Amino acid sequence: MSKQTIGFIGLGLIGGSIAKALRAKHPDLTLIAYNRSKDSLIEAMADGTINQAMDTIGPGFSDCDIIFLCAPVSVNIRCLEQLKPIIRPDCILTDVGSVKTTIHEAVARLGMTKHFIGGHPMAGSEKTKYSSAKVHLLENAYYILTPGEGTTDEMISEMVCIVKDINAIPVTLDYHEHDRVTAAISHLPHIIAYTLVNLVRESDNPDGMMRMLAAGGFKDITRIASSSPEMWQQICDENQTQILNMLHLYIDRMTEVGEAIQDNNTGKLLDTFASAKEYRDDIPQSHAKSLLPPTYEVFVDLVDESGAIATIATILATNGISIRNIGIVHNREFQEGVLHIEFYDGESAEKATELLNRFHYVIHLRK
Ligand SMILES: NC(=O)C1=CN([C@@H]2O[C@H](COP(=O)(O)OP(=O)(O)OC[C@H]3O[C@@H](n4cnc5c(N)ncnc54)[C@H](O)[C@@H]3O)[C@@H](O)[C@H]2O)C=CC1
Ligand SMILES: O=C(O)C(=O)Cc1ccc(O)cc1
Repeated sequence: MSKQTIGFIGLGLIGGSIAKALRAKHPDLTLIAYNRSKDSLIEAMADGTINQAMDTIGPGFSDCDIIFLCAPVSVNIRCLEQLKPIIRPDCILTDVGSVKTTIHEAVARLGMTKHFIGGHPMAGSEKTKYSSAKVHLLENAYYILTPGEGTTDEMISEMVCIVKDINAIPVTLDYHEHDRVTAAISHLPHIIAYTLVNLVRESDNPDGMMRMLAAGGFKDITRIASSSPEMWQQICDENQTQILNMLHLYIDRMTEVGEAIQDNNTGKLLDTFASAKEYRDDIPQSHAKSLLPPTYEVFVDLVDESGAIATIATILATNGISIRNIGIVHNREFQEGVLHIEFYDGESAEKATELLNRFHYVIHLRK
């Protein structure tokens, strides 16, 4: 990477994770940050992720080669005005916000297009703050880049390089199309999750029976209702048109399903559920699989006794091998069900295979 000093405005889950990943890849970079709450800055100084904490968005940022805007989307837009008089003529400004059109429009209004390239990592979680940031959070995730009217090829190359450095997968997209796509696959699902949780909250009996019995399906589709209200309020504000389009289409679909249930329309219901199932079953578990070298995973036959998973986890942990993900899988490939263990890198996967072989576990290699 040709850039040496990188600034962050907003050092929470996403800003913190990018900073951690860059620090891990390039120990010599100078990373500086400003954040509304000081806790994040104190933590990031203490763990060595950033070199300097800023009190304001001021002249401290004028040495930056790149500045990442990593606050909630409307805040990112407001920061542009403060940055305009202080940034270097060749500074690249980029953001990680979930909405792209309004920030591109603000950049154009302020005459800053030669500085700006939009960005949006398509990964994260319902967690917030620097304390939840992880060096591997964006690994193998698509990272959308939205070049604007003034974005040069050099700026795109620089950002592609940075995205690859944090082990994410760069994809470029027109910013209007970005907002239409994310309204459907991210913004509407969050609104559905929030409103569904509220519906259950309001419908529950005084003993909280719904809350107590809420099981896998409900939890699967409402995990994201634990996301930051401030962040999602701003996303709705900034992507109003596209979200409303998708929301109205969705309300139409819900009305149709309601009518099919009312009319005992078996055919319509079966078609609705079957077409959704077919599309959903076809979405790869990890998008990255088709584009990247294989993920670092091992499949192990599980002995049918209590504590079997804990035993394997302990063997790996005591040998200093970190597990990224662990769980039993049942699919056509492994009819009987096996333990799937995912690691952060190839070296860990190899070490784990060797170790588990030594303990006489049967390891399956994926064909
Ligand atoms: N949470 C997620 O999974 C993803 C979020 N994003 C985008 O990333 C951005 C940041 O989100 P997260 O890191 O998840 O949220 P977060 O809440 O963890 O971090 C946001 C940070 O911005 C700081 N902040 C808020 N207002 C500020 C202000 N006025 N000045 C300076 N700092 C301020 C907060 O103190 C916090 O540290 C948002 O624009 C969001 O749309 C993008 C991809 C995934
Ligand atoms: O937690 C999840 O599953 C998410 O969907 C995280 C997320 C939130 C906002 C984004 O713009 C992108 C990803």
